[in-house]
This record gives sequence, structure tokens and C-alpha cells, in this order.
Amino acid sequence: MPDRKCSFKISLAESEDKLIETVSNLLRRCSEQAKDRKATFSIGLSGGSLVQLLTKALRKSTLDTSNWEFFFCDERYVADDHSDSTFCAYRTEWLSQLPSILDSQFVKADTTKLLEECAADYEARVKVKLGNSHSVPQFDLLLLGMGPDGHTCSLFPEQPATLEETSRLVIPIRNSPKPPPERITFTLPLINNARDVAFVVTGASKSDVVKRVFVDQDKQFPAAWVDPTNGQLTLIVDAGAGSQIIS
Ligand SMILES: O=C1O[C@H](COP(=O)(O)O)[C@@H](O)[C@H](O)[C@H]1O
Repeated sequence: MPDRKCSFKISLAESEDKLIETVSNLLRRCSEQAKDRKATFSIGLSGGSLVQLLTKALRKSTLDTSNWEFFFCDERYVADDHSDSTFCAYRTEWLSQLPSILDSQFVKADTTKLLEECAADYEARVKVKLGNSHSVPQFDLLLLGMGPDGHTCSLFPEQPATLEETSRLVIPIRNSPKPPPERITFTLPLINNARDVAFVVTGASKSDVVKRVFVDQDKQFPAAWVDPTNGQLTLIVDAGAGSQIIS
């Protein structure tokens, strides 16, 4: 098996309840560690299936989220109230289910700007919020999903040049193979500078790609490029997604 720079842990959950508990425990550990360092806990969110799972994990936990700041690892380039918007998905869920989380805790992209500007502006917002002491800001935690094609954030296998980005931390995406076609996404320098990065992947249809990404580390899949330089990588899977990695 190829080497990783980071420490890597797999959590296989036998039921949805166990998976949600595992995500809650991760949130507790990372937010408590952040408390020792600074006033806020910075967490980058992904969309898709993670929205429901994270909502359940936060509801189950008794965590005080008042000092948490929620960013978006990728965002679809649509209006804030569009059904494809990841911000809209979280806001809609959390308004009713987690009303203590305020709109002001979301650091979201301004999708009224032109796509290029939207990406550059979001990078600037991340830098301002997380401080400029490091040339690449450091998130406390990034929660990532992975598609059946091995994409993560909006880094797709059909667009390998996006994996070579070394200077920009947030880039525009055009012609995304998965709709909607226009998006913005964190790039590898920002992702791999996080303290903790966790993939949450569910469903038997992803079992093959889970093995190819996390066991074989097959670099044709963008998710296989996630390897936090000084951080912890965690894979949280259910029995379906993890069925080919159980030894
Ligand atoms: O389009 C996206 O897909 C991925 C994976 O979504 P899932 O529903 O298969 O979990 C998601 O992580 C990303 O944020 C989103 O923009």
C-alpha cells in the first residue's frame, strides 16, 4: 500500500445510529481541541448526503455550537435560495432542527458575483476569518463527502488540472460532470492544510471506490489526493460503503 503523510484512521459503523454517534464524537474531539487554541471552531462543510447526517449528529450531541463557524468546502454557483445550493440545504434543515445556530455563523460564498470573482472573494473571506498568520489558513475540521466517481468537494476525475493547483485556495469550476455545471471549490493546498479531515461515506454503491481510494490510494480519483500534511485523516463509513475494506 502506498504511504501517506498523515495519520489515517477508519471507523466502520454497523448502523446509521452508530455512524451518527461517530460523527458526534469527532465533532466533540475537534471542537474541544480547538478550544485550547482559539475562540472559534472552524469547520468546512460539504453538501450532498452529508447534510442530513451532520444534522442528525448535531441534534444527537449536546455540543455548544455557539462559537462554531461554518464554511463550505465547495458550493454550487446558484442563488442562495436555489434548491441546488449547499448553503440553502443546511440553512433549511437547521432553521427548523437546530435553531440555535445563527445565520451569522455561516461564512458563505457570494454567488451574485461573477464565477471567477466569487471564488477569489471566498478565498479572501476564508483568509480574513481564519487569520493571515499562515500563508495557507488552517481549518480545525473539514467534513468531506465522496461521490461514486471518487470526486470530493468539486474536484472531479474528469478535470485533473484542478488537482495541480498550487496557488489559489478556492477555484471556479465550469462544466462539472455532476450538475449544476458551475461551482466553486477548495483546492488541495487548503484541504491538506487542515488539522482534521474526515470523509463520511455511506452506501454499498460506493464500496468499490472506497477501496480504490482509501486502500489502493489510486490517484485517478481526486479523493485519493487528500492527505493532510500535518493533520489527521479519518474515514467514517457504514457497513455498505465499507464492505470491501473489512479484512
Ligand atoms: O456534488 C457534490 O457531491 C459530493 C458527494 O455527495 P454525496 O451525496 O454522494 O455524498 C459532495 O461531497 C459535494 O459537497 C457536493 O457538491
